[in-house]
Amino acid sequence: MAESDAAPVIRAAGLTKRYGSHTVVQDVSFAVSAGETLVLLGPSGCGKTTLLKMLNRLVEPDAGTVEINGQEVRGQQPEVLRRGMGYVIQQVGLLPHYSVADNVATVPRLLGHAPAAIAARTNELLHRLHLPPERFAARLPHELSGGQQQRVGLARALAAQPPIVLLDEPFGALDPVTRVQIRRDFRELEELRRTTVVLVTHDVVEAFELADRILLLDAGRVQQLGSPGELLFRPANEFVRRFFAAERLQLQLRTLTLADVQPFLPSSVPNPFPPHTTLQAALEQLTANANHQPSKAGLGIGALMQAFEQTIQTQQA
Ligand SMILES: Nc1ncnc2c1ncn2[C@@H]1O[C@H](COP(=O)(O)OP(=O)(O)OP(=O)(O)O)[C@@H](O)[C@H]1O
Repeated sequence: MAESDAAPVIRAAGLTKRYGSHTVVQDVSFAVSAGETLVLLGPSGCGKTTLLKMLNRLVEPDAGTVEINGQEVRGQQPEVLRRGMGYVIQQVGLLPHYSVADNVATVPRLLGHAPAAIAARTNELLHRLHLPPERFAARLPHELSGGQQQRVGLARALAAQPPIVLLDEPFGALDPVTRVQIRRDFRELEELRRTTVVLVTHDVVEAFELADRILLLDAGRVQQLGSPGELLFRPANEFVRRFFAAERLQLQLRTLTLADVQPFLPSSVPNPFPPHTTLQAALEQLTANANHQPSKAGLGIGALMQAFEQTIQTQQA
């Protein structure tokens, strides 16, 4: 998932878009490596969707370029370009008179894949997104809940195994519990580990959960581009610092791992967690254990929080 030395799959340079006298995206540049997830984050109206749509030519920039695998998109047929990129929009956009299976099969059919292969892939994806085909394949979109529709939208975007997927608030308009579940399913999808993903959200926790790197925008300009930890612990300016202020504690617990706090943990106490475990995950597990079988020995919540505080103090020093 990490950025590599290989040539980027997506390279945007100097992208600018104006509507009348309003510049909604201004001189934005970034690159996304193969298998990386870049999250476009920022307040409502800051230009995230406009930026995303410039990648698949739904919006044409006034200045700047987009290259996919080294080829400028301007020279490519928009329809052909888009078939190579999965795309999920906020409103899901399922075809209302097509069954779930037919919605998922849309792009593979356009690409001329064999019917048996399409059926197998559709079944596999529906299973993996917790929509058992025997119950859901024949349903129409209006016979699904909002969360189920969003899962179908995701399955449709992934059906032809595109190397790039663009997602615009794919979990928007869901209640918080469903949102968390869908996000978990999304993170666990094996194919997404190999896919280059650009995802738009205004939800900071979502961004931190899913991103390898975050591009934080305000009023069409890049405020900072970096890993979640970089934005949180080394904010480039006051806007970045303030943007995360309300959720700071939660984000810190999700970003720091056992390895980060290790120097401040009592060495005499057995620590059951692998080093890459986030503090959030460790605390959840310790809380669950404490409820079921209060233990006397081993790493406790108090020791972990103390190590966390000491780590934060050194980060801020
Ligand atoms: N077709 C258009 N014509 C005129 N103005 C537009 C058009 N599309 C977008 N805008 C304006 O551009 C700005 C950026 O819009 P955009 O949808 O990219 O923001 P966003 O960050 O995705 O917002 P949100 O999080 O609310 O979806 C907004 O002020 C919007 O009103």
